[in-house]
Amino acid sequence: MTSFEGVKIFKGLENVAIAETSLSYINGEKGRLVYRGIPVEVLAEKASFEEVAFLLWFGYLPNRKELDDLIRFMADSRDIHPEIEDHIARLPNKAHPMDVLRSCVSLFGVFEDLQASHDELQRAARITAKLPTIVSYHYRLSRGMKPVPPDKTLDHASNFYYMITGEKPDEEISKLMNSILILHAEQGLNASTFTAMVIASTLSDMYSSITGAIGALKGPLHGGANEKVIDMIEEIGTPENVESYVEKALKEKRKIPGFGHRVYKTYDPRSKVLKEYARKLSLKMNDAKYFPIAEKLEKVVVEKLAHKKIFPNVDLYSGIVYKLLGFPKEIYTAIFAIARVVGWTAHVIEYTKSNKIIRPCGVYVGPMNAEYIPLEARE
Ligand SMILES: CC(=O)SCCNC(=O)CCNC(=O)[C@H](O)C(C)(C)COP(=O)(O)OP(=O)(O)OC[C@H]1O[C@@H](n2cnc3c(N)ncnc32)[C@H](O)[C@@H]1OP(=O)(O)O
Ligand SMILES: O=C([O-])CC(=O)C(=O)O
Repeated sequence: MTSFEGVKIFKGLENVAIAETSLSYINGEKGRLVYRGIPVEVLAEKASFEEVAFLLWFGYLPNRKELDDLIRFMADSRDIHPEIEDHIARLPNKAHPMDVLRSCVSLFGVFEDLQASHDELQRAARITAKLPTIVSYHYRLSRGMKPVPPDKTLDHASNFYYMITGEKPDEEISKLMNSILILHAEQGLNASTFTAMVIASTLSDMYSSITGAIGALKGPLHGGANEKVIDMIEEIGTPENVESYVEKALKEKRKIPGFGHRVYKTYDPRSKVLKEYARKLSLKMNDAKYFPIAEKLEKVVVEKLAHKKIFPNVDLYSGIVYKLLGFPKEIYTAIFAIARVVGWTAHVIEYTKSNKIIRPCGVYVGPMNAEYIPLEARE
């Protein structure tokens, strides 16, 4: 922290609280994450994605009827406007799924009459319901495959798997898909959630907030790191190369994707759960490449950087899970968005209930009393 003319500068807003929230609690020293009081590991093991979405949006666990109503509402909301479908078909095949998602959520806002419904919770559920449809339609169309329309008999996570692969998941995969989305659904005022809140704080609309949040999540320092981890593992090639790769990266002062976190100063609790999913899937799929490299990376990086409190984050093992489930690398960050949209929308709704426009300040360090030189006189 530095200060100038009595104004303190908190670079990157580190340790600055801007609001109270009852959505999630993170203890960065102990590696704890709870959603509305319930540990994320418990939710990942026992709950469905829709149950967790309800918990985050409404503040309590739903009863059977409330859950069934949400499941039905989301299943009925998965279709996208035909003009948006046409738009997706016209986008370049090589467009990044996060760019496609960002553009399409923005378009939703064009098609919805924002004045017609003031129910922000319904709007949140509708946006959440549609994100998998956009990602899967673009993925399949861009590879010359027919889109798979949503199946109302499947839950949200299983339906996403089905729309990407064209195959209905068995019980084990369906459970895994739910758990992965739950683990990514919420994490306090991270960069993308904060982006959504900044936009919402001007009393703009939810589509604008989510469009901005998707743009923020895309960056490699945030959600984009899960794709970078797979690039890195492929570049490393074998566990024997890990040590030299890490040494070179540190010498060149490069950040190693999948490690480090603004809040967690120990193991991210989600990385421990995802590591076990990756381990089990590697055995099931008979894959001896990705998991051993990631595990060796974890060992070497922790040995070298634990003194700086650098440990695995949520992105180290998630990409391996997606890879082994058969998902193409380009959609890994979009899968993060499909889950995190619940946290984004829940924070927007919570914050705007007692809204104050978010407007920090910068400390001016440029020249004072500079002369205006006429254009013709400039060199
Ligand atoms: C879903 C998520 O967003 S989780 C994060 C996903 N992002 C990544 O995995 C990208 C790699 N990680 C990083 O870039 C960072 O750790 C961030 C962006 C996540 C957190 O950044 P900050 O809290 O600002 O920490 P900052 O970048 O200042 O790092 C502090 C120190 O640790 C080092 N460090 C942090 N992360 C790493 C890393 N992944 N590899 C090597 N060194 C690292 C920094 O070089 C710095 O060292 P120094 O004090 O000697 O200069
Ligand atoms: O909390 C953060 O800064 C990053 C994030 O979104 C996460 O770890 O899920």
